[in-house]
Amino acid sequence: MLYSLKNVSKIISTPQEEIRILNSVNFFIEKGEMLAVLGASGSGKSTFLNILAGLDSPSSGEVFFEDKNIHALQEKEKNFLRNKEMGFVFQFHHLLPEFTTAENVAMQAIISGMKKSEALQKAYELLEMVELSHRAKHLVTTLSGGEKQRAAIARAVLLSPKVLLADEPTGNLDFKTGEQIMQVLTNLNKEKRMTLVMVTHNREIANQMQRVVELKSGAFHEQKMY
Ligand SMILES: Nc1ncnc2c1ncn2[C@@H]1O[C@H](COP(=O)(O)OP(=O)(O)OP(=O)(O)O)[C@@H](O)[C@H]1O
Repeated sequence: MLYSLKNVSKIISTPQEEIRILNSVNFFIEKGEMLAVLGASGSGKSTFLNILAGLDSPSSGEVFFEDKNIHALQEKEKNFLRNKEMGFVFQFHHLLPEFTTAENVAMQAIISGMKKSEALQKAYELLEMVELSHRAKHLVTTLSGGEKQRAAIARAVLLSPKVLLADEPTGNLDFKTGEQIMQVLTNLNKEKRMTLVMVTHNREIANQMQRVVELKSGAFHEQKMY
């Protein structure tokens, strides 16, 4: 098991109301799974993803990543988990404009202590996988939206994380480009056995994943099981 959520609740208090995003949820994600989390705007998808990333804490209950109780870890251990075991892809990719595509992909690994030549070598391999090697030496600002998203995916997987957490990775892209991104994500899952957790409000995109759950009124409803 990669993730185990045990009796997890998440309540957000605002001056107007208490929003119950997760209501005593027991939920499991297997290693190698391709999971889509569907839900209406405001249902709590991003909050759920942030909890899986250790960036947000549940109000009660426990979230295990393998055998580690994420929210009981020291900040340093949590950072280690995030850097080494998890990869992130968001709708807005935060690439560094003054660097080339390959440098952007390699940067985090270099900061983590990998030799620059090795990190760049890996970056080139991954750019090939996402069909972007012809743009490796171009400034990242010259890439199209879909190309930037593929570069962001290559960056997220350079350190071979166990899981890729993706928040609306096709959100601001046209249909065809969105399909390309889904293909890249599917290949990563197949070829590297990388677990994939993607949140989206798009049912058509979600249905391309093996397992689909819908987050609604604080509970997960299984929509599709492989
Ligand atoms: N820090 C916060 N303070 C107050 N309210 C918050 C906070 N974070 C989230 N919320 C509220 O919690 C609810 C869930 O937010 P979340 O962003 O997780 O939903 P979502 O399903 O990802 O939505 P969308 O699809 O629109 O991105 C929303 O009503 C949001 O306004």
